[in-house]
Order: sequence, then structure tokens, then C-alpha cells
Amino acid sequence: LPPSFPPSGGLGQLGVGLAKRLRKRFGNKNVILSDIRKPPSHVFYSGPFIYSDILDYKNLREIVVNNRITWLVHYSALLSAVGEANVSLARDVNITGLHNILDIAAEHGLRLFVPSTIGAFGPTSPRNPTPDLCVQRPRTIYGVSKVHAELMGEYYHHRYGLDFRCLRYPGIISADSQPGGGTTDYAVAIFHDAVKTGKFECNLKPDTRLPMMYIDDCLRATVEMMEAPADTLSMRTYNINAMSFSPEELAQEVQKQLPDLEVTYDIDQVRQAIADSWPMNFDDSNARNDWGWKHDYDLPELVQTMLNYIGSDSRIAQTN
Ligand SMILES: NC(=O)c1ccc[n+]([C@@H]2O[C@H](COP(=O)([O-])OP(=O)(O)OC[C@H]3O[C@@H](n4cnc5c(N)ncnc54)[C@H](O)[C@@H]3O)[C@@H](O)[C@H]2O)c1
Ligand SMILES: C[C@@H](O)[C@H](N)C(=O)O
Repeated sequence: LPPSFPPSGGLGQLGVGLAKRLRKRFGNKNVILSDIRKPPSHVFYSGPFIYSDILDYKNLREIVVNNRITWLVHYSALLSAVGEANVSLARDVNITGLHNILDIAAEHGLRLFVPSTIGAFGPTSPRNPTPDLCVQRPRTIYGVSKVHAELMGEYYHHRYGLDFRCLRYPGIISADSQPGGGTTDYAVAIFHDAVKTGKFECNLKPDTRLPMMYIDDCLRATVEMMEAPADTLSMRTYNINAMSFSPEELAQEVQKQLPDLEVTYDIDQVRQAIADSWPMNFDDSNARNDWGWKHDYDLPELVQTMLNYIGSDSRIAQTN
């Protein structure tokens, strides 16, 4: 039987792209996308979509039973900046929601993938580089909920044999989907503003260095880790990385293609404080050694790919 997945929170920055990749690999009807938001028509007509609120346990159970779900990708979350703006909702979605997902997965013997983040580390973690195993004392509700998810998933694995798998993603950069309110969002916005207006106002200081990754690498890593034979995994939670850069360095790389781009800085204090507590470089050597993780996109390829994509989109919009 081919696995069937519902990526919960599937309409966010990452879910639609993951569903596309999984559908290519496992067949369209075997991958169900779900969210609490109304899908745009290109998503609705591209394959199965259902409403699912991760806070509604009975609804989750019904979906798993009725669709004979075998693998589950849990993407629903409030990200770092929106989480700080709404702590109680972040607590519900990121912690209570995770409890529901863990129980459903354990009850029905599902393989479960839950992403974590560079935000699961904090100011007392080693920041340059940050290894897999070290102090984790994040100062955001987002980070606290992600450390909780890592620990609960690993506990369910050891206690109940749940096939829990987790990758700590860096900031993810994508051209055709928008970020959902995180600290690394500037690294997506710069491309759109550069192409549309030739100006970009950055909300982080010019020298704020953070780990980042192009979306194709992130989604490929996710599928590779989900499919990795269990005996290649010496851990259940791995750092993955591709590159690290600061706003200044990213702007310089974009200016190689668009020399007239003007960048100014208007610092968002909440996001800056978060970024200053996160890893600057991410040590992902365990992922590389255990299951062969390897990124394709460094900074120059990322910039070229993003500008090609957004540039051709805006040329199409102009001719229509
Ligand atoms: N994008 C990144 O840079 C990044 C980096 C590290 C980790 N991650 C993790 O990857 C996952 C996906 O991230 P994303 O960027 O796509 O997030 P996003 O904010 O873009 O999307 C989250 C989705 O969750 C949905 N959601 C909210 N409450 C829900 C509920 N009660 N039930 C069901 N769905 C609900 C939202 O409608 C939204 O579509 C998250 O767990 C995030 O922590 C993302
Ligand atoms: C890094 C990641 O978890 C997310 N993009 C955020 O900034 O909140």
C-alpha cells in the first residue's frame, strides 16, 4: 500500500510544495493536503484537499480512519514573530495541536514527521556553529513549543515505538509561496521588493547572520529523511543546513544582478531580539553522515534562482 499523507497546515509557505513533491513520488490521490484556510483554486484542483483543525481530535481521527492514513506530516504552527504577538494561540496550536497529532499517530501506528527549527535554540546555546546536541533554552513561545515537540516525539518513539522523525529547518526561502510571520521573512521579501520597486527596507540589522535554505533543498531533505531506512538514523531530530548570511551579504549578492537596488534599515525590535538569540551557523554533520544529506543551493544559486523565478513572473504579469 503506498503511504498516504495529510500535510496538516498545508497551505503555508512549505505545505503546497511538499504535497506536490510527495504526489509526484507516491501518486496524486495518496497525498491529502489539509488546513483550516480556504485553498486557492490552483491548490484545490491540483489534488485532494480537506478541512482539518489540529485542535479537533475527533476530526483528526475521522480523517485518519476514513482515508487509511499511514504517514503524517505535521506542518501547522504559528511562527516566531506571530507567536510572540499571540502567545495563547501559539500555545494552543503549537503545543496542544502537537499533543493531538502525537496521540493520533501513536493510536494508529502512523509514521510522523514534525519540523523543528533553528528557533529551538536560544542565547545560551553555542551559536557559531550550533550542534545537534547542546543547551536549548529558547526565549520565544515558538522555540519553547518546538523543543517540546522534539522531546515529546523522541519520548513517544522510545516509550511507544512511534516512528517520529524531525528536522530542524533553517530560514526557508521560496519564490511562489509567502512566509507566515517569522524572523527570517526578510530574506524572501527582499527579492519581491527588489524586482517590483528596486527598494527594500530590512527589519533586521545589516550584520545579523542566520542559517538559511532554498525551499527545494528543504523539501527534498524532508522526503529523504522520511524515507531513510530506520537503521541509518542514529537520532530522531537532526539539524539541516545549506548556507548562512546576513542582510548585508544577501543585498550585495542581489545587487550583482540588480545594481540599482537600494536597501535601508528600519529595525523591528522583536524580530531583532529573536534573531540575536538564534544560531549564526548550523552544524548539520550528523545528517550528512547518517543519511547522506547534501544541499544543492548556495547563496549565488539561491539569488539567481529567486530572481529568475520572480522576474519571469512579473514579466508575465506585465504582458497580461
Ligand atoms: N518557513 C520556514 O522558514 C520554517 C523554518 C523552520 C521550521 N518551519 C516549520 O515548518 C512548518 C511549516 O512552516 P510554514 O512556513 O509553512 O508555516 P506557515 O505559517 O506558512 O503555515 C502554517 C499553516 O498552519 C495553518 N494552521 C494554523 N492553525 C491551524 C490549525 N489549528 N489547524 C490546522 N492548520 C492550522 C495555517 O493556516 C497555515 O496555513 C512549521 O511547523 C514551521 O515551524 C518553517
Ligand atoms: C526559522 C523559522 O522557524 C521561521 N522562518 C521563523 O523565522 O520563525
